[in-house]
Amino acid sequence: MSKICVLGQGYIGLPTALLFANNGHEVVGIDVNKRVVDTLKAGKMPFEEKGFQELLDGAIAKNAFRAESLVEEADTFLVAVPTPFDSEMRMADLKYVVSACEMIVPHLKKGNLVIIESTIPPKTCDKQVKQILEKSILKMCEDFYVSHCPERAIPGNTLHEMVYNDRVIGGVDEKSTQLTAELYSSFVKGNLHLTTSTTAEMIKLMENTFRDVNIALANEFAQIADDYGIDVWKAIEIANKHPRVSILKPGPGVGGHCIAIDPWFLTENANNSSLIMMSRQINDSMPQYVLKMVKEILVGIENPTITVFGVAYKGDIADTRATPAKKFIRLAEKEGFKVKIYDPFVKEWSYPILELGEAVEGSDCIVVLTDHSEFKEMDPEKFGSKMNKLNIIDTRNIINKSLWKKSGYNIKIIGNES
Ligand SMILES: NC(=O)c1ccc[n+]([C@@H]2O[C@H](COP(=O)([O-])OP(=O)(O)OC[C@H]3O[C@@H](n4cnc5c(N)ncnc54)[C@H](O)[C@@H]3O)[C@@H](O)[C@H]2O)c1
Ligand SMILES: CC(=O)N[C@@H]1[C@@H](OP(=O)(O)OP(=O)(O)OC[C@H]2O[C@@H](n3ccc(=O)[nH]c3=O)[C@H](O)[C@@H]2O)O[C@H](CO)[C@@H](O)[C@@H]1O
Repeated sequence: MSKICVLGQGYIGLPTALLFANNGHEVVGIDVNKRVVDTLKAGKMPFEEKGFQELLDGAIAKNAFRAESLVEEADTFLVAVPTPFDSEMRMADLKYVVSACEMIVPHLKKGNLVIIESTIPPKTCDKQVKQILEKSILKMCEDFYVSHCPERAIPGNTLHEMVYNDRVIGGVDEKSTQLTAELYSSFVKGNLHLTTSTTAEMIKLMENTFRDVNIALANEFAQIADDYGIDVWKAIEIANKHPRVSILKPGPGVGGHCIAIDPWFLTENANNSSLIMMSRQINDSMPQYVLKMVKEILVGIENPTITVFGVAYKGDIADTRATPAKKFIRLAEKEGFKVKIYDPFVKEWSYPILELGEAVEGSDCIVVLTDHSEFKEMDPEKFGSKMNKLNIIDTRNIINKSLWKKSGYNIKIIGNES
């Protein structure tokens, strides 16, 4: 049984800590946010996702997990703190990783392993992490070991993916890689792919950039299809029957904590990254495109009210980080539209979230921004004659069109001008 201190008890650090605790390790979950620590000390999860509470209950029952505010001595330190995007500099903001490493320094001992799970730009382990940890006077690769083990689990299915996904493990030297692989094999059922820390840093960023660039391509196809008056969804469906084609889905833009951010970590120090930057630009411009669709449908209506269906960055979760809905709402308000919001998952946000009936009352157009399952089978008869005008714009192509048509709605789907 080894002792692991996990710094950062958020969406990634906490389930990771609990998986280690449930699989034979003594784990201390460290967070600088007192509310997080107090909630965990009370045996509750600070946020919800499928299976998390049961995992916490199991770890507490085994006496294998406790939450604390201060770092303490351990065999392994695992860093899972935020790595936000510095939009002014267009580069990764590593201040939390730096402060977490600085918090480890006074407790670092010979033989310790430090794992960075946070998403970081290439060379961070080799350079910045080394520089900070060596303030302890110990030497990396001689006295202590460092690796990058990027997290690739998808929000909404985190636990399953943490256990069953393949894992990339990149040490600053072979011993670091081996020690990290041994540790993760205590709960990971996927394959472990062993490499260097810099390659692991690059792999994580390549994966999310791949997705971003391909979503941008789908968004561009949608706009071209609108120009030609064809249905891009049908076209994508048929194109994807080709054995080597797999086009993603258009939408209102890319949100979340990773895909809209990580490509910038790859470009921050690159000489040529024009494709990646162009893709970011295309995805970031989708809220404007949706607003253009709204303006077209509402032409002639004075002081219109619109109802946004869904502000979570994607379906069936409550996460609103970097959601494209925010930019869309700001732009719509600037245009003079009154905006009301309904989201069955998000309870609190920077804008008020209303009950369904209140949100559609007096509205001239519903704009579906998130692919929540509830919207798929929603029957507009549910809110009867509360709407002022019967318009709906679906940026996810998820509504049951025949139901809305039957109720007399004018329907517009992104990438389907017909
Ligand atoms: N959420 C995801 O889906 C996901 C998936 C893959 C990778 N990642 C990456 O994992 C990292 C963590 O992301 P997250 O979503 O878990 O973040 P989060 O914001 O949910 O949680 C981070 C936690 O770290 C705490 N913290 C900040 N500084 C600290 C310090 N010095 N010591 C201890 N705690 C500290 C914060 O209070 C917070 O509770 C990021 O680099 C992110 O890019 C996230
Ligand atoms: C490579 C990869 O898979 N990485 C995943 C990703 O998780 P995520 O939840 O951020 O990813 P998505 O589900 O792709 O959503 C992002 C946004 O893109 C929109 N979208 C999506 C598909 C599409 O066809 N058309 C779209 O418009 C969607 O609505 C949403 O706004 O990053 C995590 C952290 O690094 C990873 O751990 C995790 O493996």
